[in-house]
Amino acid sequence: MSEHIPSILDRDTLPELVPAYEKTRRERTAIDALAGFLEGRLARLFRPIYQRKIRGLLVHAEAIREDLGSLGDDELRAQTREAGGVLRRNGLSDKATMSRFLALLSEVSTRTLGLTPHPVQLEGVRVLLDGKLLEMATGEGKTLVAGLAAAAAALCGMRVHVVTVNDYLAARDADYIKPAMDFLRLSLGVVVKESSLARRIEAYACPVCYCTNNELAFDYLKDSLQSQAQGRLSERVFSRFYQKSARRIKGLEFAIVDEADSVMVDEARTPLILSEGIDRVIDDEVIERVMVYTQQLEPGEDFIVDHLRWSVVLTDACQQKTEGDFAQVTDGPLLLKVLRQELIIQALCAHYLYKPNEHYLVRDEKVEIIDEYTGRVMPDRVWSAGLHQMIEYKEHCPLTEPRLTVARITYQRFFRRYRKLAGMSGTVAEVSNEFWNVYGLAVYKVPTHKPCARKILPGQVFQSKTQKWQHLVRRVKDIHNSGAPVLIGVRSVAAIEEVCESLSSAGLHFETLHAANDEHEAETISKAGQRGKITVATNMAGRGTDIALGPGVDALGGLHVIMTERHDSGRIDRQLKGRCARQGNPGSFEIYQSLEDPLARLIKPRFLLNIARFGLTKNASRFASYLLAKAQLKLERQHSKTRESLLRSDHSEGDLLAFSGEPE
Ligand SMILES: Nc1ncnc2c1ncn2[C@@H]1O[C@H](COP(=O)(O)OP(=O)(O)OP(=O)(O)O)[C@@H](O)[C@H]1O
Repeated sequence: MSEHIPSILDRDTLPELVPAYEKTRRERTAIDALAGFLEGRLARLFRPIYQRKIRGLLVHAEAIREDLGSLGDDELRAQTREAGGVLRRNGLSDKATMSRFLALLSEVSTRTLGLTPHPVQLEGVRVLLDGKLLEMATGEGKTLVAGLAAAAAALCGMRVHVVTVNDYLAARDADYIKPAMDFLRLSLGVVVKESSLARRIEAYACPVCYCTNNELAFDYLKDSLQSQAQGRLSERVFSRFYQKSARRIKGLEFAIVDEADSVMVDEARTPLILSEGIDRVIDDEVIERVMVYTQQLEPGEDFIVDHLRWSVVLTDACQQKTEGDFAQVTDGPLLLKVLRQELIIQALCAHYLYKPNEHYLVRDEKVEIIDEYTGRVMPDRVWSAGLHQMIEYKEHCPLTEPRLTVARITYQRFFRRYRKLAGMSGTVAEVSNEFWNVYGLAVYKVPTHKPCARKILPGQVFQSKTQKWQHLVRRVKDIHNSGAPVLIGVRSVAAIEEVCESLSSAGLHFETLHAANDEHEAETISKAGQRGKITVATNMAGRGTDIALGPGVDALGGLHVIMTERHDSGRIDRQLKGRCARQGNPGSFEIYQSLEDPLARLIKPRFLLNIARFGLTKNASRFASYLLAKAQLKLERQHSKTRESLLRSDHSEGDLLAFSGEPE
């Protein structure tokens, strides 16, 4: 069984191809938006009352904590477990027990991890236990908050899944909190890609399990598929075929989603598809024929590449032309007009939209997808509906076999199945409405523990990439000479190569971190904050990575982050910004862009023509920076629409494709 990323051929990512469906979407959007708006207003109205309640609780907790130092370890453990038991019986609104419980947890953290949670962190723990979305600035210690909240919930009798974006973070965060869990005698499970079935079953059965969103949702899909099969087959036949595959997940009780915006918003654009067996319709011959045919089509004349919607639109003339060109076909998918045109669009996407080292890597004659949000390779994930094979054909790799879809779910539907759901992120402001409308999660923002000392330097826009790289090298040289470490954030592996070439030719030494060399990730990150270090990284270094400053770096102004291009989503840019000036440390940030960056494709050509003619003056550069920010906003809105329509189609096709039963 393998896991698929749907291609643009999948109906839900291309709503414009389905006009009737579009109409339903618009009708429902108005009603939903109104309901969501009213609910959201009500939640906002009660926020100050909730805030007062929680802060009062913390004052009590702080007072209690001072007396806990004299408790022996056994006594501390017994009292913490007992307080959890009382809350389980009385509910989380028992104020006196809750204050004591938070104070006890804080003491456990001090003794086992050497970290005394700041008041804002305890506030965060309480907010998570209430099933809300916690907005806490980058670097403020969310890992500790999630760990303590998970321990607290487990002591209150809930089975908790702490969900994070990648295997590295799942394993690292579980390791981080393990001493506290061991102290409280709570078993801790970790599920990563390599985990065997037996390990998964064991880990999910633990009171607290750290896992990635991907593994969790696919395990859930596999369980659901299995329980469907169980429903269809007689007990005897079922046990013969499925005896080795016991159910993995014991129930969806409480999920705490770290980097919630990435998991529940960004990744929600892509439904998860489980596939099995071979799709015999789109065979190698069809792939070859369509790929060769589309090579002779002319951009602009036969088709238009739409970067905003990430699709290709065939012109009327081209549609007529294909009729004639394929008139001789007597069987197969190319016989049917609709399927033929979709395959042609797919092939054009393979040729013109998907780029090596940006969207995928070619390694050992295999095409591996790069996750655009995390910058990581997603091994074993493939695009569906023949797109993967088309890209393999384009890259001269042996063609793999297209698979048939057997089950599908979106993150929106999956996470809503939990009895209780909470999340955390440093960057949720722009998507707070979406969280409320889709997941019913209200956002609660906590202040920073210490004032933020980040310096934002004025950015610059250049006419060409070459100018941008030249300026970058000059700037990096200056900072490097001062001794401060620099982190250069780039968007793709392809861009890393360009930066590296420029830095190398200037005689600068640097480390790189990207999808193709992620095995050294921990080592690279651990050195990135040392004196004189230069690190070039894709957005792999953007989330969850804590870059510790080396000795003496504080006095040099801390870590300096340079972003070399805007991402499609502003939140990802802010994550990169959040690598510097953490926990009250010094640090600075600046951004360099060029009018050859992918986002510039969304700027009106007239402006670009004028710039080409008259050059980029200081004022024009400022205006270009504004236009690039606006283009990013436009893309964000487009992605939000895609997610909205995906959720709707998921509802309408739910009975057919996704599974509604819980694997219990
Ligand atoms: N109460 C505390 N006292 C001292 N140090 C702390 C405390 N809480 C967390 N830290 C430290 O702060 C650093 C940042 O923590 P962490 O990586 O959890 O932040 P984060 O909010 O998850 O950041 P990001 O949003 O970038 O993922 C870590 O080195 C962590 O050990």
